[in-house]
Amino acid sequence: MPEILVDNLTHTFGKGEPGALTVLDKINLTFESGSFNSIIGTSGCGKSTLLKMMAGLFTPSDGQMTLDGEVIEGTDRRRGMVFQQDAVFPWMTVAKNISYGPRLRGASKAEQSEIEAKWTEMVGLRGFEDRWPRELSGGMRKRVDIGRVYANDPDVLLMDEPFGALDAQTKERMQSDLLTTWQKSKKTVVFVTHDIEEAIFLSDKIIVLSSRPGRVHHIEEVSLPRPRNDEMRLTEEFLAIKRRLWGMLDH
Ligand SMILES: Nc1ncnc2c1ncn2[C@@H]1O[C@H](COP(=O)(O)OP(=O)(O)OP(=O)(O)O)[C@@H](O)[C@H]1O
Repeated sequence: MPEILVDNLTHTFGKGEPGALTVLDKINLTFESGSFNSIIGTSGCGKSTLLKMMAGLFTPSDGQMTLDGEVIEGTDRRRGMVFQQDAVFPWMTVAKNISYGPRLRGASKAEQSEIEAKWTEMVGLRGFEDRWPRELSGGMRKRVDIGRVYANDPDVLLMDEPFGALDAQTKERMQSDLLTTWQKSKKTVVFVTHDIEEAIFLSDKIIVLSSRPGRVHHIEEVSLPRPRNDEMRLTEEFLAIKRRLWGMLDH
């Protein structure tokens, strides 16, 4: 299982040009194997930029990131990404969306069926295998998205506000279900969110970035026991962490 190291990373968009913008400054972080990590911070502090660099969508202007000791360069299916807007193909059924990656890599029909069965079940879409995306709710499309990334069997799951567009109730349900799936597979997760409560509920570690340029302001180790349940959101321990983190963000 992989460990991600962010080593003295600085990023300046348009470096050396007029109007250059430094968004991340000397970031050093470790994301341990199989851990669930969140990144929070005010809008524009560079959360998505950091995540996209882990996905290999941008190259840092200084410093580097490594996955299991190898420098991250370009995209790779070992690092799967889920965005806020779902990336479900409207012309494919739920099952075919989920097995898209393996099919592209030449998986046999039997392997595809096995993957479709496993991941529709794991993300809570059993019985919906033959439905079209237009027939699904926003939460269900998100489930397809997550299943499709998992079906590629990545080592690292990078999630950029995946539940940001969902209503509060659906969001809480999706958080619990994501933890159940994660606990069965123990991928390393890096999750970007605006939502402090979401970060506490999900994470082992929360990184608070300060704004402009983004620097590591605080690292919160969340000691709430696992498995987590909704009642924990109301415990003194949970609320104490929430108060502490809330006080750190600029409002
Ligand atoms: N491709 C780009 N070129 C130039 N500037 C960019 C680019 N992408 C992002 N930025 C700028 O970098 C800064 C950080 O953006 P980023 O999306 O990483 O922030 P964020 O913390 O994820 O914000 P939010 O919470 O609002 O999504 C912003 O000022 C943004 O305008």
